[in-house]
Amino acid sequence: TFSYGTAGFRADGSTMAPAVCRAGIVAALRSLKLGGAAVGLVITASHNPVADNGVKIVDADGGMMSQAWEPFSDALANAPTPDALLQLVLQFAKDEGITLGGGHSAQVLLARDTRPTGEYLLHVAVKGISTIVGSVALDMGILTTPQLHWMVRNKNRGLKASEADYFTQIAESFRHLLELTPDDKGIDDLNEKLIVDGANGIGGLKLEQIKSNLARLDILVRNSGKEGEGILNERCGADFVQKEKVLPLGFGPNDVGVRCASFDGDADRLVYFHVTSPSKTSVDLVDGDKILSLFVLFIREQLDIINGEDNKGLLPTRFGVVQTAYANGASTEFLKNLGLEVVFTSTGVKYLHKKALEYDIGVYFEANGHGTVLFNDEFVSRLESLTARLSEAAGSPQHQAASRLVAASQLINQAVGDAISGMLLVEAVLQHKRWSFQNWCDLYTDLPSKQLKVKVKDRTSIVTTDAERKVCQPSGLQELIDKEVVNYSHGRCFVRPSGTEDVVRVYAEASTMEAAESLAKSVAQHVERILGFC
Ligand SMILES: CC(=O)N[C@H]1[C@@H](OP(=O)(O)O)O[C@H](CO)[C@@H](O)[C@@H]1O
Ligand SMILES: [Mg+2]
Repeated sequence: TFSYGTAGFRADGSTMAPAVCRAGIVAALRSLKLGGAAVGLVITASHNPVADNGVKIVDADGGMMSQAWEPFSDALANAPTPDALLQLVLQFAKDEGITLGGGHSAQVLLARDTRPTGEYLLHVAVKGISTIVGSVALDMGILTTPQLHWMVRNKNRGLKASEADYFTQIAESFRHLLELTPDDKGIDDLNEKLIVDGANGIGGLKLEQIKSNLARLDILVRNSGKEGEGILNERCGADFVQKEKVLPLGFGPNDVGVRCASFDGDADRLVYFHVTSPSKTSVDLVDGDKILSLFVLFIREQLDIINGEDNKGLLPTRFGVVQTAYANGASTEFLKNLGLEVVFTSTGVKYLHKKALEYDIGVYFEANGHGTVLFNDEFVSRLESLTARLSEAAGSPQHQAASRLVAASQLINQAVGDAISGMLLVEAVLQHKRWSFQNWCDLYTDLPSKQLKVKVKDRTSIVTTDAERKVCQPSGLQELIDKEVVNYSHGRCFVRPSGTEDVVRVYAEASTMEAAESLAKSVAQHVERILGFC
């Protein structure tokens, strides 16, 4: 049974064809529903093993497909016979007021990552799309997931939308941000060297293409995705580094002291790390929460310059931060101590992104490194006209701060989290602040945390509430978790069914690693006992 889950359908690549074909049908119908606007379809299984594959649909605004269409997508993917499938399509088209074979023609942009099953599945998706009369499928090639999201968004806004345009936009806005680095902070003494773990996926290949155009950065790509360098996501990549907190393959004692970044297989996640000592494989990790915190400090600084600390100046701004229950408790405390509005959503970018859109500037990140900074359209108009007004006083602190925000809004992907453009914003902010990796790391100390996966008979029997921080079913489980948590200093623990794997995830946090592990283990045992281990 396929379920659209946290980020589309995923399974062993060799079993994905039916779901991919049907996702093609959904994508074409979605485009028709939106008056023929371009929608996207990406073939990827992100950080999952190379044998897996998946498919997800990008909505016309460049974000995730409307959640309202997920039940139909599930039903279609699981339709048992061709006739049942046809009936579902006809009924759904009728319910949604979609005219088949009439007025508009559907337009679907496709892309895939580097997985071996990708090319075949892309053809299958095209077949699905072409079942809807008059639809057009445009293969954009092998891309990072965020590149395709960016293209769909730009195309529907009548903006330049090719891959070359994407590269030009991020390289130029990055250069512009660096030019706006305050002079009074002296000449650049930040280490220009950056080593990037490309997870043997598409992100490394794209970075190789663009790196020579990136000012003031000396980038070395490892696990680059080139033939023979290694296996996609195997002991490398952002998910591996963030979860295991050890060096990815290809990194070692010679890298001590160098700033390192890691992408996941489709380059929509980003984490940073440092090799701690020549004799150890452990890393100092900067995860999504700390990337978020760095961005927040940078944006706050610019807003304070423009508005004064009471936010009553030239550009009153609703500034918000969105996290999930997986955010380290120390990061949330840090952000709240800055006086920021921090809100929580369920796991999955589709929830975080939607919430972040409610602000003038909304920053969201999952701890695993997926996130971005969203600048609301109306706010960008106000910001641009302010920048134009202030240009008579070009070079004034306020003009510079406003220009930095404009450049940041052009650099960081407005459609979805993007490892490449996110990394460039990190690099620009570190330059701006003249911060070493260590300064960044020392912002706050993460509480030790542990994640476990529990295989159970039916993970969907767990129902959660309060942004997944509390279990409401099966009854009694939350009380057992609460009883465990009170035994631990700084203890926090929650469980939820994964939306991408057939497991229940257990997350625990406490003041020591041993305590976090013990809390996670005790709660995992309760889950196994109540739900039935399998
Ligand atoms: C704990 C964790 O990292 N969960 C990930 C994972 O979702 P699950 O629903 O937990 O399987 O994959 C999602 C898609 O990549 C990502 O958005 C999410 O953060
Ligand atoms: Mg990914």
